[in-house]
Amino acid sequence: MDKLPYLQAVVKETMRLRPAAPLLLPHKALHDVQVLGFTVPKGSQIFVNAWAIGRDPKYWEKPLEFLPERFMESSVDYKGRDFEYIPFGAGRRICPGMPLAIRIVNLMLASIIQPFNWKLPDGMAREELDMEEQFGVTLKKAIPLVAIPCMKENKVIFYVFMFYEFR
Ligand code: HEM
Repeated sequence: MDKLPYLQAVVKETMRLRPAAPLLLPHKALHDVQVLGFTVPKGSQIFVNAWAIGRDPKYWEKPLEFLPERFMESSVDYKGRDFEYIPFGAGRRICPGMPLAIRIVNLMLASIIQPFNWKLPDGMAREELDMEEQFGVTLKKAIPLVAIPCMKENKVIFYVFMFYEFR
């Protein structure tokens, strides 16, 4: 399998299941508007639940499973045209940092998985990881991940991280 498209698909799938801003940012209706038969009065504060949209079984097969392959076989993208997948929002207020953010995330992920094999502490199995989420303006892992980097053979690494802690 080609590594770069797969890495990009991993990032997309992560943002589907764990969007950084689960309710995007608060929006406000500028005038009365009809949405799916409901009237949203002028001045209402609107929260768009991107977290729930990304797990909606109407749009996603096996919605709760982490399956990066789904993005390798589909044209669905985060650029605000596919409303079932809006980790950066959509429309006029879409995240202006998106082009930078996506490059940074891909680069960061590649630079930690390329030189290291990662393992969980004390022989913990992947299935034992507690993936509970802590909701807020941004989404966090309720229990920080502790993962131990092991150097891959034949790699010259000038820096050694004893362990990473991700939230
Ligand atoms: C993976 C990283 C990022 C994610 C997932 C993300 C996601 C979002 C989301 C969901 C919104 C709200 C969109 C809406 O309510 O419709 C937003 C807004 C915004 N983001 Fe990002 N963002 C990221 C990185 C960045 C970066 C790197 C920058 C700046 C360099 C940035 C700047 C902004 C700004 C200024 C807004 C407010 C836009 C407005 O309200 O008009 N973001 N972002």
